[in-house]
Amino acid sequence: MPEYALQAVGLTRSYGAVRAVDGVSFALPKGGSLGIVGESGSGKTTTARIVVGLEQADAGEVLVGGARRASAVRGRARRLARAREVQMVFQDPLQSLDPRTSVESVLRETLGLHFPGRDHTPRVRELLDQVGLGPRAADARPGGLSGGQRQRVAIARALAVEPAVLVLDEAVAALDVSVQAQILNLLADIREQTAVGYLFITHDLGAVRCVTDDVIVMRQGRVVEAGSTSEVLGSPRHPYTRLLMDSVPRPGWDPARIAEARRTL
Ligand SMILES: Nc1ncnc2c1ncn2[C@@H]1O[C@H](COP(=O)(O)OP(=O)(O)OP(=O)(O)O)[C@@H](O)[C@H]1O
Repeated sequence: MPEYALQAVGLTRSYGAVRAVDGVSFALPKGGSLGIVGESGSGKTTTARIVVGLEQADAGEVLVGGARRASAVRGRARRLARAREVQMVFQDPLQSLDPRTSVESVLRETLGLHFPGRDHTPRVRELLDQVGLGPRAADARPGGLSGGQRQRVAIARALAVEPAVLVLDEAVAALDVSVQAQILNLLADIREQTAVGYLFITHDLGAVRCVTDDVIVMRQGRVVEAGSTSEVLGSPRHPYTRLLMDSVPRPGWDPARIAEARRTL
């Protein structure tokens, strides 16, 4: 029996008549990396938000390390313990980082909250090092950093709490292609060094190829295909997966043919 960091079982969530997430199940092995791909509106973000606890499912459950993840908890200690289960990194870290707080203070604040009474200096250094930020970045404010550097800070802050799972929602989508590659390499390195597991949400099949072992493909709230990333992207079975792959622009690409395929799907 493989040990799972995270399991989703039959997650369902509707907004009015829209079934944003419709019976979604998946399992992320400890230290594994699972991609969720699909077009805009397929339910990826809603699934992520349910896993993190920012959204409540109408049905289904989320398990972390085999134990049911409570939808809401009372008390500071339990809230912090719950936060250590799953951390999230968003597309735009500027929205989650206080522009006036230095990088070092951001990390110290998080460490102080989760691990009070310790000397956090070595851990701050270690985290900066882990995300490839030199000691000079410690004094910088998020507003003075590049997009890639800010995303490194957001990753460091998430790692500071030593979560079982990092949920990365379009975490490289806003970055230039070369910076995307750096962050994807960084994520691969971090996974090798730590036991953290990734739930990697993206519309970008190239990114999924770089950082995931397994992938699920979502369409209209449902999982239409699931398997190892190399299998699913190497020989996609579902017409929708093939369509996603064909939709990636490349030489000889014909948008009219894609539009026609989409109509008949
Ligand atoms: N808070 C909300 N209120 C109403 N409808 C919502 C809400 N959140 C999501 N939806 C709807 O649920 C569906 C799935 O949205 P979701 O954001 O999960 O998809 P997505 O695959 O993450 O897309 P994107 O990449 O554009 O964020 C969409 O039809 C969306 O309009």
